[in-house]
Amino acid sequence: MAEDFKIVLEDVAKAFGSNRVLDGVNLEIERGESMVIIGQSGSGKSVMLKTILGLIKPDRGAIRVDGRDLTHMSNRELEAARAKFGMLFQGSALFDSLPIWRNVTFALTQGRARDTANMRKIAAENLERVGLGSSVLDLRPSELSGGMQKRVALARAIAPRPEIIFFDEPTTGLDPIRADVINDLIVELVEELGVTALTITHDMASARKIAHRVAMLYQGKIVWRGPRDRLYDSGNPYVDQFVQGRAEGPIR
Ligand SMILES: Nc1ncnc2c1ncn2[C@@H]1O[C@H](COP(=O)(O)OP(=O)(O)OP(=O)(O)O)[C@@H](O)[C@H]1O
Repeated sequence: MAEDFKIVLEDVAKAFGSNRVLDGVNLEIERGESMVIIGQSGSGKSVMLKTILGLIKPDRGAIRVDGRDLTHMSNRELEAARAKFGMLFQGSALFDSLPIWRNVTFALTQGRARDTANMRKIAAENLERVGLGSSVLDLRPSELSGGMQKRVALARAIAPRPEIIFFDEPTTGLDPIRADVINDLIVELVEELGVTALTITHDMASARKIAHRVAMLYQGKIVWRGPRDRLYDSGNPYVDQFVQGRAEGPIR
């Protein structure tokens, strides 16, 4: 039943000129599920994410969140639906002119300075959840390491308590140990906050750790989906070639 799913993509297509990037994508993500999308560079993972966020309008198909089709919503309805989404951007995208506590509470204050004492408290609580102490509250992002910046970005993504979080290459640019800290945090957040997570990654170690299920996008379609423990035993030649990083195979 469609009601059991948090997000459903049904025959979603998007072309840019003659470039048919999404060509009938079908995907269902369950409530509380962590789904990881893999695929080659340029295969349309970001475009898919942007269609769900309502930033790109698909040429056809339906995108249902909690059973409601985003592609037929007014701007106002879309705004309300977007309030369910949190996003961890590639490269963290923190505001360097603002102290950490204001970065973390940005979505709650819309960038305005208000209710300072309460916002600092909320920032401290969310930073604690990602393993950072309140000593960082008044620092600027540039004073933190890349791994710490990622954690701040995570704290910012969860501060409004979104129902769905999108992670765009969450471990890119981190060493394997720092990457694993972020993986652990994502697993913890999905479990403890009960969020539905959709992650794009090229990092197979990360996919194996954070995903309940993995889906592969190839030539505009989802060509395989399965539980993470089948990733290296999928029986699918596209997935095999991709996860083993082989130059030879059906993927050109
Ligand atoms: N706004 C746009 N206008 C025209 N073409 C676009 C636009 N956005 C994306 N594309 C094209 O869509 C294709 C898919 O791009 P996309 O960024 O989704 O790939 P990706 O799978 O996320 O790649 P990567 O793993 O490298 O981030 C590319 O050919 C890209 O040039």
